[in-house]
Amino acid sequence: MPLILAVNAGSSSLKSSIYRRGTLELVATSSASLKTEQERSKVIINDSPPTYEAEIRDHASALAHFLHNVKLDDEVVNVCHRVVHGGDYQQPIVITKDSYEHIEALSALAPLHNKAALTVMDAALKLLPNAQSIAFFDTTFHRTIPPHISTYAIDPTIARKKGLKKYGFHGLSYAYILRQVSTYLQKRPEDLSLIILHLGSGASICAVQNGRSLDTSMEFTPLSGLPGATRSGSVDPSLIFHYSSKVDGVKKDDKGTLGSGLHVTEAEEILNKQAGWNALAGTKDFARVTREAAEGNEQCALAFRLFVDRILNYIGAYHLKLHGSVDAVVFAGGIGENSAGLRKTIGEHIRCLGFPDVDGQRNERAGKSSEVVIDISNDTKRVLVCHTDEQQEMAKQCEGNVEFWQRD
Ligand SMILES: Nc1ncnc2c1ncn2[C@@H]1O[C@H](COP(=O)(O)OP(=O)(O)O)[C@@H](O)[C@H]1O
Ligand SMILES: CC(=O)OP(=O)(O)O
Ligand SMILES: [Mg+2]
Repeated sequence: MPLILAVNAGSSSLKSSIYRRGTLELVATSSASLKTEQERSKVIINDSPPTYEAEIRDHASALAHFLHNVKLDDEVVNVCHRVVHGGDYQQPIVITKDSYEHIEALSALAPLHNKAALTVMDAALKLLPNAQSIAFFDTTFHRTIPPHISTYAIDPTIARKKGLKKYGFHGLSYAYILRQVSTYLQKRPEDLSLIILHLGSGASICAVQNGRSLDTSMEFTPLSGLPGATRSGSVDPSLIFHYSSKVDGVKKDDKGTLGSGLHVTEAEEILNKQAGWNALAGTKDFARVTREAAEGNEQCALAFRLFVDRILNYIGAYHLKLHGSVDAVVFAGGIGENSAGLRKTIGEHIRCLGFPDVDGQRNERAGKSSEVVIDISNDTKRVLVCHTDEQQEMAKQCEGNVEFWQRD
């Protein structure tokens, strides 16, 4: 039976899974968390042997490492690539010279992601020359966001020309979670309204109304909304100018160059790569932020509380936009699935919206559970944890689309 390889280039990891086409049986899977240059990457392949460390420099070498270990190259017929920014692509698309160049042109709008995905595509084209590569976009799920939510209050002609609007990200994860929660609650997706928190190195929240994305916290690029490992999240737009000119006390000139000769695009880079937990607490690892916050580290406590505060901004707003009719708040992503402490804190805050108490024991056990969806509450308005799987979502969409079977 032919195999489907699905690759997810996240900002801090490369997750790769191989499925058997027809049954979608998982044949092999790997999660490589990509660390800084000094640290070695942690790799898990098939959970056994358990986590080990390997010399992996980047996303492309993580894929090469996985393929070298599993030795299934000859059987792979489709390679599904998660691409974070798909611009106005409404569907997954086979990688051709044209679509590759289009994704490349969108790189500036997802600086931590699209380029990495392209290097993984290059590696896949080289290592698996006979397989067909297909791009699946984070943005596609959010095409249902209505214009009054996706539009910025700026000149409409310029906005249209430059594509300045809310696109939304983490869409493959939201699509997977919606499907799983629908099965778990035995309700059709079109009858479900959810507030989903995808909290990882990049973090976002989505309001799902009747099975469709109504609003989400990441906007034009994955920089906006919640803070992340190295991302500031939303800031006052004027902060960029004041940040740079305050640094050295020099006023910005009229060429778009800021204070110390810092160009606006460099300021964007700083907010993407030198902000977030790493700037506040000196670590990109939210597990460490949580642990050290509990041990009394003030900067970590600040980062933790700040994250909770920003999350509450969105839950409150989305609860209102969904008219209080919310079947469940769902936690997912590396932090959402593993941080019982964060879930407990958020759980305490949302009780005033009619959500039940988070069950202490079920909450503690949820991260290690082999179930895909776990109820950590006890009521009709639920609090759930979902082990999200963007690779499986891509494989499922690939499986359901005969257009992608042409190379058999
Ligand atoms: N037990 C834990 N508590 C809090 N955060 C955790 C825990 N385990 C993993 N994480 C965090 O999950 C994040 C990675 O999430 P993930 O969704 O895999 O990332 P990516 O954005 O690369 O897809 C890291 O910041 C990591 O610290
Ligand atoms: C969109 C985004 O931030 O993705 P990730 O969390 O995988 O880095
Ligand atoms: Mg991710």
